[in-house]
Order: sequence, then C-alpha cells, then structure tokens
Amino acid sequence: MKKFRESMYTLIVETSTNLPNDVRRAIVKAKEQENAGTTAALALGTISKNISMADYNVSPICQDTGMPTFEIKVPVGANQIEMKKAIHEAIDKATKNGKLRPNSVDSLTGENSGNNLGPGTPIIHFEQWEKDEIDVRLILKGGGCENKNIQYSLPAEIEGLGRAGRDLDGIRKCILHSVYQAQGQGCSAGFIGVGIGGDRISSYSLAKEQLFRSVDDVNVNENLRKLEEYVMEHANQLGIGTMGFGGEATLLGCKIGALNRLPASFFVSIAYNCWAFRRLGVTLDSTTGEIKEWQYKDGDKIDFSQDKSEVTTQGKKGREVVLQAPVTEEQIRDLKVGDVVILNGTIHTGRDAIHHHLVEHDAPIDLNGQVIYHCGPVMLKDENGEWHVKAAGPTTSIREEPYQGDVMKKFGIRAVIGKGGMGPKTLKALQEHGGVYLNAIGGAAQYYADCIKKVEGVDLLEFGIPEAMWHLRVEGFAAIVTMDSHGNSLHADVDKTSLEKLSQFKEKVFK
Ligand SMILES: O=C(O)C[C@H](O)C(=O)O
Ligand code: SF4
Repeated sequence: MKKFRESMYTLIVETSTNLPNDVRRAIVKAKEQENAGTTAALALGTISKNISMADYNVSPICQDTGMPTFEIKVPVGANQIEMKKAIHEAIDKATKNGKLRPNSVDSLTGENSGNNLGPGTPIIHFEQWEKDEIDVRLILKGGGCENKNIQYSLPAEIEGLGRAGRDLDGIRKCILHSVYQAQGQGCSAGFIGVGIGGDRISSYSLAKEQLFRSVDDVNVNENLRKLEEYVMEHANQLGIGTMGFGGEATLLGCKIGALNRLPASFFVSIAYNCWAFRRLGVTLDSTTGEIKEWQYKDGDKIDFSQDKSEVTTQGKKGREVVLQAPVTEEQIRDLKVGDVVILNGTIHTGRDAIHHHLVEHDAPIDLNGQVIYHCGPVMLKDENGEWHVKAAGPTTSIREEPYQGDVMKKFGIRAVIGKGGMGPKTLKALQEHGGVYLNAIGGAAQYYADCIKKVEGVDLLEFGIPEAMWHLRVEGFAAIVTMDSHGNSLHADVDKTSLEKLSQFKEKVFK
C-alpha cells in the first residue's frame, strides 16, 4: 500500500479541479436548453469558461472545496487505520498546495483548523466487500448547496402543492418542492439525490449516496425510474434557471433511492448539489494502492476551452455599465435590474464572520462608497510573504440578510456582490440608502480569480482565510444587477413565478 497516499492526493486534486465527464455532458445539455442572449445563458457561458480554466490551472473549480466525503470499499482484512491516516496526510498536503480551501471550522469558537482536519472532517466511510480491489469514491460538496438540502416528513402540507400523502405522489411533491425552495441559491442548475424512508439520518445518507450514481444511469426500480424522469421534465418547467436568473435549465440530474422505514415514519430527504458537482472515484490495487482505473471518466471528456459561446453581454436586454470603485450614490441609483456592471478598482471581501463583527465594531478600513464581495477565497502565500488568489467565486448572500442593510447604512457601503440574492430587508435598505446588489456567477472561482490583479492587503485574518477581509484590486469584474435601489428584485420575481408554476403540478400524477 505504498502508493495509497499518493493515489488519494491525486484523487483529491482531480476531484477539486476537474469535473467528471457525466457532469460535463449535463452542462452541455443545459447550454442547449438555455435561450441565447439571456442572463442564464451568460451565466452558463461563464461556468463553461470557468471549468476550462480550472482544467488548465489545475486549481479549484469552486473556492468552496466543500466537505470531503470518502466512500471506500475494501477487501476483508484491509488496514483501515492506515488508510485513514494516509487520507488525512493527503488532505493536509492538498490544502497546503491550494487545491482545497482550509474549510474545517470549530463550531463553537469559529477557529479554522487550517488543514481541513478536525472532528468530523473529512468524512470517511468504510465498507468491506468480497472483491480483491479497493474502490474509493470522493465527493466535495460545498456549503451553499448543502444548505439547500431539505427533509420532509410525510404526510405534509407542501407550499404550492397542497397535501402530500405517504405514497409515490406525495414523494413527487416533496421532490418538486425541494427544487423550488433551492431557487438559485445552491448554484443551479443543480443535481439532486433523494433518499426515501429509513430514519432521519439514514434517509439523508441515502440521498447523498445517490449523488455517487452516474448522471446518465437508469434506475432499475421501475417506479423510481418513472419518478426520476417525471422530476427531470417538470422541475425544468419551474423557470428558475441557471443561478436563479430565470430560464430553462434548473435541474441537471435526479437520482432516487429507497430504504425500508418504520411504520410511523416516512422521510423524504433531498441532497442538493450545485452545478460544480465534484465527485470522482478510483479503483486501486489492494497490494500497492496504485490507481488501476478511474470512475465517471467514461466517454469523451468535453473540453470547454473549445466552446464557442462567448462570455458576452451582447444581445442582452440590460446595459453594460463600467464602474470604478469607490462608487457614488448617484452612480448606484442609475443602475437597474438586468444591467451588467463591469467593475474596476478595489473591492473588499466580507462574509459571515465579518458581517457579524461589523454590526458591533468599527471597520478596519473606511468603507464609504466601497464594494463588499461575499466571498471566501482560496489564498496561498509565496516565499516573499505575498498573498495570491487561487480561487474566488461568490458565496451565498442570503446568510447576511439579518445584517446587510444595517451594515451598508452604518459604513456607507454602496454595493454588495454575492450570489443567490437577498431578501426584503436588504431590498428596502438598498432603496433607502442607495445601494445595489450585484450577482456574480456562483462557482466561477477561476473566472473571478483571474479578474483579481493584486491582493492589496488583508484584515481580520484571525477569522481564518475564508472569513477574513481581503482587499482585492480587480479589473473587468463582471456581475449582474439583480436587486436595485428602485425596489426591484429579480430574485423575488423568479421566486413568485416559479411558485405559480409549481402549483400547476398539484394534481395527482402517480396512483
Ligand atoms: O463557502 C463558500 O465559499 C460558498 C458556499 O459554497 C456557497 O455556496 O455559499
Ligand atoms: S459556491 Fe456554488 S458552486 Fe461553489 S460549492 Fe457553493 S453552491 Fe457549489
């Protein structure tokens, strides 16, 4: 097993940087579905470009390298303690090399362990089998899409769909609703794994396990096959679209499994995964630990660098507005939902810990007229002590909803960049104060890292790399106005219309 650690390192790097072939095929399909010239098509163009940049740079596709989860099948007698140790070493090395973001945080103190190791990180499940080889599957599932997981307990009253009973039709309603409630916040277009039955825990585990199925496989259970096909067709009629911008491609895969349950319980659990669906697998020689075969790499690898769809705003309804940070209230009040902003100058990252901090403390710099970027980047320091951005896409903004309006007003911040949109409290503050919400393309961490020309400094690094306030000089940073100072919110509009569409699927379909 001399090669086991090296094989695990290779698996981690490949999973973080190189999307599997089945996922690439699903993204191509989404591009074919989406109408040219729409904001959703623009988002998909950025996503494609990002995938090819991650290939080329061998850098994380998305800055949130997620919760590393290993599912391992071993021959009887294999030394699991040794394997676990080797995986920990590989994780540590991948983090040091900027292939994984330091992502493991003490839940009580907020302290980042710095190497992706700590209680519960990574997750490793072993199972024995009769075969002589070792099979290791890895999924890196990010926090934003993890937050959109949902569990239903049937019977239930489901928003938009009415009563859901303890039958196939009730399950159908739960699944459709799960896609609606995710909106664009889990970086749609997404994939879902569904677990029916079990107890609360095994139901969720089954849902996550379903994500290890190939996107193009066919369910062997006839009822579940029909349900999967139904969901794929109808979820894509909800009109949520890529990033929740409205559009045709909302769901790229649906895999459903079932377990027996207790007579009193009936759980339907959904594991939502973003388009940046990073999961791979390897078969290893059980004596040497060497990789013999890769999983999910069947068929041709789609090379998105050959993609002709441009990341362009041509043909879009909105205007393209170039802004230099800091910005004035007048410039911000001129912006409308649908405009594309091309930003130059210095922007400042701020996410959960920073917003929590700013409510009660002064800011480390003057934020008047400044732009805040909801982002927890992957950063590496070189031997001269200079920081470099390895990946820097937006994080889900809605988490800052309780703070954002107050923080903007308190410090005179004029714009926030994030993804997935924000709620009514922020919308009201944008109107009163003269602010704007700019939606960047979630997961496009290489694309945005490329727009960052210099790291000008960092404050509050004690919060850990993802949570610190990084001061970043950007050039040509493109984001879309989805909430403006005139009370308009694309997110509120898409939520409303998709709920109307959802309620069209109220009638019983499965007997
Ligand atoms: O933690 C992050 O960087 C992002 C997260 O995956 C998200 O989708 O919000
Ligand atoms: S930012 Fe988006 S693409 Fe990245 S892990 Fe979170 S949900 Fe996935």
